[in-house]
Amino acid sequence: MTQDVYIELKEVRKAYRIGKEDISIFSGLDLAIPQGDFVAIMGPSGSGKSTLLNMLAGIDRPDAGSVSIGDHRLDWMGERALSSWRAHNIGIVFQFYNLLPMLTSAENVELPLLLKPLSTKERRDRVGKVLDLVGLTGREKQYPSSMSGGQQQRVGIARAIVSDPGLLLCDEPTGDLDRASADDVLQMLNFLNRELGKTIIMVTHDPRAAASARRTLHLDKGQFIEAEKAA
Ligand SMILES: Nc1ncnc2c1ncn2[C@@H]1O[C@H](COP(=O)(O)OP(=O)(O)OP(=O)(O)O)[C@@H](O)[C@H]1O
Repeated sequence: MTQDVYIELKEVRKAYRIGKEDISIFSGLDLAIPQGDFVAIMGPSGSGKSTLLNMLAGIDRPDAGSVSIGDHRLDWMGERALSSWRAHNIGIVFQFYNLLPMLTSAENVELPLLLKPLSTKERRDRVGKVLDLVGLTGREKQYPSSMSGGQQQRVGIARAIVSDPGLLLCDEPTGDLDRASADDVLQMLNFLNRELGKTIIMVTHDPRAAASARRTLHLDKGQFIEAEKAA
């Protein structure tokens, strides 16, 4: 793992206006994560974990400070540049999978590729490859409603990696799963990190999920407290 900083937040400030009051979430948050890391982010409800993920995805913006990923300063980019950058560089895994119920598993995975200049055959090949990677070969034509939570999350992971992004943002990826399916998903994320070199940021309330990451950062009162663990 190279130690070059890949994700960097400097002096990030963020507040939400509720009625006439500004509620401060971050008032000078710093963060530096090298490429190839797998970081779990834990913290009490309302500590800003989702706000942080949204800023890393370029969905939300800081009020002040900088958010950099690779060579890109996200806080300097316009909406169009951001959405194109996001489509190439970020995969997002959601707690409740966010699959479209009227599409098959293969069609759900194919969705992000429709934005790219690829032939039907190229799209099918890529979808087949990632479904194979997550162990769902043979289930291409199944609809989400006929799949278990664990299988739906695997479809969610396949969709997140089909564009081959360098960074995966996972928001409670095991939050809706039983222990065995959760372990399965964590194993898969570890494989993506260790074998394919994906950088992973995972928000979780589950200490066992956090223990499967390389390290855990605790977010509390707008600041990080690190609990180092051996990689
Ligand atoms: N769009 C918004 N408008 C106003 N307040 C918001 C908005 N988004 C988040 N907040 C507030 O910001 C704070 C941080 O929210 P956030 O969702 O980032 O926390 P979290 O740590 O992810 O919480 P949880 O663990 O419950 O998901 C909360 O107090 C929340 O109510």
